[in-house]
Amino acid sequence: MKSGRLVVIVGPMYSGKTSELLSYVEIYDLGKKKFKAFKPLIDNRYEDTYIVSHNKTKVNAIPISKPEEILKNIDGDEKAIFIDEIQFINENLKDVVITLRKNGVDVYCSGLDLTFKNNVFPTTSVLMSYADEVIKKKAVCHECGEYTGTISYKIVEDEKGEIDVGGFEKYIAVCRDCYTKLNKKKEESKKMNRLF
Ligand SMILES: Nc1ncnc2c1ncn2[C@@H]1O[C@H](COP(=O)(O)OP(=O)(O)OP(=O)(O)O)[C@@H](O)[C@H]1O
Ligand SMILES: Cc1cn([C@H]2C[C@H](O)[C@@H](CO)O2)c(=O)[nH]c1=O
Ligand SMILES: [Zn+2]
Repeated sequence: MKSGRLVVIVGPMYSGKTSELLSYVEIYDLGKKKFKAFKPLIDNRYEDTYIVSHNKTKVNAIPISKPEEILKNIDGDEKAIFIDEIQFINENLKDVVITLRKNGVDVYCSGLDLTFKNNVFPTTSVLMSYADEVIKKKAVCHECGEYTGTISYKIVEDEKGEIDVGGFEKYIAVCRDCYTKLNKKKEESKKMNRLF
């Protein structure tokens, strides 16, 4: 059997990862080829049973909490599988995706490559390594306006850790230089707060 293809779409928030994923959905849809879409249960920003982009295009998606649920929810005759927000799914996703690809299914995944603390999201890293194609998207930097935004910056101060669902109220996308500048400013204001 001919192998499927694994395409992984990565980048910071607002870089158009979901929009790019949905543009591939449209290709299978127009070609009347069967597909299914999945998303992690944790991401409930918009609607539970849809993948929705920031510009509000959407497709029906099955919410999952474990990668194995993908295999349980397919019929076996799908030509493609789409998975959004892969950074929230555990690393066993790799085995599911590789099984699907071996069985001739094209798999399109999208997700964040880096946390706001500049650490990698392990599931995204692993899938990037196994991918046939990696598409790295950029956002417009919220600070300097250049089309060089490669990392997400958290604008609110809390102790919630690196998994924290949210949108414009919590995160912006920035370029490397602005990321360094904003973090330096944050550290300085913390130092000042400790002094007074
Ligand atoms: N700073 C920005 N740079 C680029 N696009 C932005 C920005 N802020 C808002 N947008 C809008 O967001 C759209 C992309 O949304 P999309 O949901 O596809 O991004 P995403 O990378 O999947 O984001 P997220 O990781 O937050 O889910 C763009 O088409 C644009 O209309
Ligand atoms: C940048 C970043 C985003 N997120 C969340 C915010 C959104 O709900 C989702 C990205 O679309 O990921 C995190 O949980 N941690 C992070 O470090
Ligand atoms: Zn910038």
